[in-house]
Amino acid sequence: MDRIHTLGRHMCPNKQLKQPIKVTVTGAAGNIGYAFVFFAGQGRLFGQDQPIDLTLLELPNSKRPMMGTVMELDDCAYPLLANIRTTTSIDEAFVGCQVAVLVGAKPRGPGMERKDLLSENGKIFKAQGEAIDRYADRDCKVLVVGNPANTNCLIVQRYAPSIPKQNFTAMTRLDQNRADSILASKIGVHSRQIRNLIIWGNHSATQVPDASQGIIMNYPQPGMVTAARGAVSNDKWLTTEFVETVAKRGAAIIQMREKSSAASAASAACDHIHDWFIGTQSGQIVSMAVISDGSYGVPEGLCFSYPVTCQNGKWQIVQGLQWDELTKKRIEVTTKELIEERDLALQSLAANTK
Ligand SMILES: NC(=O)c1ccc[n+]([C@@H]2O[C@H](COP(=O)([O-])OP(=O)(O)OC[C@H]3O[C@@H](n4cnc5c(N)ncnc54)[C@H](O)[C@@H]3O)[C@@H](O)[C@H]2O)c1
Ligand SMILES: O=C(O)C[C@H](O)C(=O)O
Repeated sequence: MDRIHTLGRHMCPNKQLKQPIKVTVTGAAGNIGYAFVFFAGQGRLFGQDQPIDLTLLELPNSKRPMMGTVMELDDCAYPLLANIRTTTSIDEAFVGCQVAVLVGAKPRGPGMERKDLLSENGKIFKAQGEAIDRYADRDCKVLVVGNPANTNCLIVQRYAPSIPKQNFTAMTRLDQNRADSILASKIGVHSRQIRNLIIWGNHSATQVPDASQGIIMNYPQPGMVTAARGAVSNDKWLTTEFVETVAKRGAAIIQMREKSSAASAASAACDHIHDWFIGTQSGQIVSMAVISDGSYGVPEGLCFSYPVTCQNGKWQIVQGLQWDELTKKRIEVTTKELIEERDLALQSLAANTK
């Protein structure tokens, strides 16, 4: 461990604070990691009464920017940030870890698909799965952000067999938030008024944004709730342009920024963890990629984005939703892609260990 920085609980102004939750962030000096740690320090993960201990993991050649990030975190003096540790050792990074946020990986550049990162990033997630299996808290909860996120999550889970399967998730919350914002601007409302848009399948161009369950709160007047389909009143747009714009938003951002999305990804990671731990509101559905139990005919063991509700730190897949023919076809495509990614990843990991 390179550094332990202890602010000390006595320095926290709120005497009612609980024991800190141990959060490990990989790729902490990267674009997403850099935004995420400040959001985490501000209490976006578990609320304003829950301190955290942060452990930051980076590659040795990014140690200096990681230390610089810690200097800035120190200077923020966040009351909820009890301890900060930094390391470049994967073995140290996950000791006692209760929440692992796996960001550290290579991002795609212009013209690449996320699955082009499969073989390089697969090795990272295998090693992290093994380290989580060995060193983390037995109920460690994992969020995979690094791409291809679903398949990397499947790899981590496979290499951490002693941790419950339900504890491994990948992020499609960014896609959900994008869907909310695109629909909100179409209708002329705030994204926070949009609920229950669903992302099915892979965090890739084959993902299936689905507005069939969507509702608009306080629309057209305060106190009223309107179905998204009724509010848009243009099914063609909802099943074509809307779906494509959401699915290609990541690529569109890369075109503009010449780098992949960062702050919005970090913010979505906070939303994901927050809802998982604190719970969704009554009637609220969010999207999370989880290890499939076979629900909706998806092969067991794939990491597939489903509509879920969360309570008491556990997610539950919303069952019994119906798909129209077009959605059904799209879901077949995204499922097929996930099967191909899984097979490719497992083959390439097996070849590497020979
Ligand atoms: N799921 C999503 O919605 C979503 C959204 C945006 C980006 N991403 C993905 O997140 C990943 C990170 O993106 P970024 O923009 O922060 O990239 P970045 O290149 O800015 O940062 C990645 C950081 O990870 C570090 N790193 C690499 N391998 C590591 C390892 N084995 N252990 C620890 N640290 C390691 C690097 O040193 C770097 O600092 C990419 O794969 C990107 O495609 C996912
Ligand atoms: O698109 C990418 O490669 C980065 C990220 O997955 C995103 O959706 O913004």
